[in-house]
Amino acid sequence: MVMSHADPHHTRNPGMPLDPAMFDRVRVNKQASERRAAGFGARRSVKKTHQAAWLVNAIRLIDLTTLSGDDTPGKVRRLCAKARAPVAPRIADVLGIADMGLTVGAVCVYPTMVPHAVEALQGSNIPVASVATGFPAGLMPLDLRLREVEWAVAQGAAEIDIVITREHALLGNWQALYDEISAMRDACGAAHMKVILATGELETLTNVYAASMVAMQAGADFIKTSTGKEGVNATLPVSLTMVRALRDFGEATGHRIGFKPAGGIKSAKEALAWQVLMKEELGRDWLNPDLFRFGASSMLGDIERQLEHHATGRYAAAHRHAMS
Ligand SMILES: O=C[C@H](O)COP(=O)(O)O
Repeated sequence: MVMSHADPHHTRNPGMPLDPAMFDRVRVNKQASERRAAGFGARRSVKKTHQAAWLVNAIRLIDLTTLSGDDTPGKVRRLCAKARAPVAPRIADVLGIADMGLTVGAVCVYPTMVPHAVEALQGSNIPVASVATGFPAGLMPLDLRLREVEWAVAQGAAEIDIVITREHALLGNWQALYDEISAMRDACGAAHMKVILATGELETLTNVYAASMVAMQAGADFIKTSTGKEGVNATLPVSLTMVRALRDFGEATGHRIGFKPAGGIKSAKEALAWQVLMKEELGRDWLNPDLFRFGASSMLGDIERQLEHHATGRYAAAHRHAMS
C-alpha cells in the first residue's frame, strides 16, 4: 500500500450560508446503512500481505487521546513520548520502518493538559488537539464555551474538537446549530476545528446526516462521531452516514472535509475496517492525516501487538504495549 503524503496545502473550510436544501429532504435508511457497513468489518478486505502496511498507515492517522479525570502532566508526557515513537525499535527494525519518521497524527487532551503536551511534543511536528466547549456534554453558556476555545488555542492547541448542543439537532433547530458552530469556528482562529456530533445521542441517522451537513456549512474542517463518553460511540453505520454527507458536501462545494471516528475503536481489525470504508467511499486521499483521524486512546497498543506478530510470528502480552 503506497502511503501518499499529507497535503501540506490542505485548505481550510471557509464555510457557507446555512442551506437546508442540502439536507432537509434526505432520509437515511438504517437497515441499508447497516448492511453496507457490515462489509467493511471483514478483515478479508485487506490481503494479509498488505495488512502490516495498512496498520502502519493507521498509526499516522491516530489522534492519540487521553480524556480522563485522572489525567496528569506525567501521564500526558508519557503519551507524547509514545506519540513520537509509536512502534518499539525492535519491531520497527524488523519491519523496515525504523527510518520512516513514523508518528501519530496528533495528541488529543483536555485544555489544561495542552501546555504539557505542547512542551513534550516540541520539535516533533505532531499537533496538539484540545477538546473544548464544555466537553463532553457542552451544556454551558456559549460565551464560556467560546472562552474555553480561545484559552486552549492560546495555550498552543493547533486543533480544537468542539461538541454540539444535541438539543438543536434533536429539535431540528438547524439555524441555532449553525450559529453556535460558526461562533466556535471564529473562536478557533487559525486552529483547525473538528465538530463532535455525539451521534449516539442524536436518535436517528437522518439527524446525523443533517447535523453533519450543518457543521460543514458552518465551517467544520473535520466532522467527528463521538466524545467517547456517550453510551454508543463510533460505529461503521454512523460513519457511513457521515461520510456520505461529507461526500455530498464535497460534490456540491468542491471542499474536502475530514472525518474522525472516535470512541470505542480499540482493535487493529477496526483500524483496517475503517480505512477500507474511507478508501471505498471517498478514495485514497482520505487515508491521510489531513483528511482522516482515529480518536483513540488504546487502539495503538493492539496495532503494535499485531505488527510485532507480523515481525516475529509471536504475540507479546498486551501489557507490554500499554499506552501510558
Ligand atoms: O476521541 C476521543 C475518544 O474519547 C477516544 O475514545 P477511546 O478511549 O474509547 O479510544
